Amino acid sequence: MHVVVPFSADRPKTRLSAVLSAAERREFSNAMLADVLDALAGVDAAFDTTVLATGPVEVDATVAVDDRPLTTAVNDRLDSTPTAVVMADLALASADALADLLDSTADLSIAAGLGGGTNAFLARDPAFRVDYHGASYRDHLAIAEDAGLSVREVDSRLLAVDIDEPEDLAEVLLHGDGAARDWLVDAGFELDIGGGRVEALRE
Ligand SMILES: Nc1nc2c(ncn2[C@@H]2O[C@H](COP(=O)(O)OP(=O)(O)OP(=O)(O)O)[C@@H](O)[C@H]2O)c(=O)[nH]1
Ligand SMILES: C[C@H](OP(=O)(O)O)C(=O)O
Repeated sequence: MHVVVPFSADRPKTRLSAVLSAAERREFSNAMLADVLDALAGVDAAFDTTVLATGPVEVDATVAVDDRPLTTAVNDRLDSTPTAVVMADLALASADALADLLDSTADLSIAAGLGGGTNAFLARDPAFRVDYHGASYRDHLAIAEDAGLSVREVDSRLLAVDIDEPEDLAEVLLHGDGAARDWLVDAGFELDIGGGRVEALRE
C-alpha cells in the first residue's frame, strides 16, 4: 500500500494570512505535516509514505516534488493501488483514526473535511480519480458511483478537522497534542473562552 501526503511547500495556508505571516504559515504548515507523518508512523500496517510536495521540503519521509495542480499530481499517483491520500493539514489526525481508514476494504473509503472537502481516502480500485476544490467530497462520491465502486464513508472527527481558516486554530489548541499545537502556543496563541464560540487569539 502507498500513502501519499500532498503538501503545498511554497505558499501554504493563504486563508490564514489574516492571523499568520507568510513565514509563520510555512512554519505552521511544516508542524502540521510533521504531526500527520508522526500519526502515520504510529499505524501498525505495511505501507510506504510519500510527501507529494510542490517544492523541496525537509522531512523524515520520501519526498516527491511535483508542482502541477493538486488534482493532476494526485491523479498521477492513483494508477497503482491500494493508495491512500492523507492531507497534510489534519492537525488532529491520530494513528487509530488513520489505521481505521487504511484497514478499510471498500473500493473507496473516504473521510470528509469540514466545509465539503476531502481530507483523506483510500482507493483500492485504480478506476478512482480525484477532482479537488469546492465540495470535492460530493464530487468524489459521484465519481466513485459513476465508476461502480463500493464506497465506505469514514465518519471520523479527528480526520474531519482540516486547518484552513483562523477559526479552525481553536481546534488545535483544544484537542491537539503535537507539533502544531506547540507551534501555536510558542507563537502566543491562547484560547479565548467567552460567551460564544471559543477562539484562538494572540496579543
Ligand atoms: N502537492 C500539492 N499539494 C497541495 C497543493 N495545494 C494544496 N496542497 C495540499 O493539500 C492539502 C489541502 O490544501 P488546501 O487546504 O486546499 O490548500 P492550502 O494551500 O493548504 O491552503 P489555502 O492556500 O488556504 O487554500 C494540504 O495538505 C496542502 O498542503 C498543490 O497544488 N500541490
Ligand atoms: C483540496 C480541498 O481542500 P479544502 O480547500 O477543502 O481544505 C478539497 O478537499 O477539495
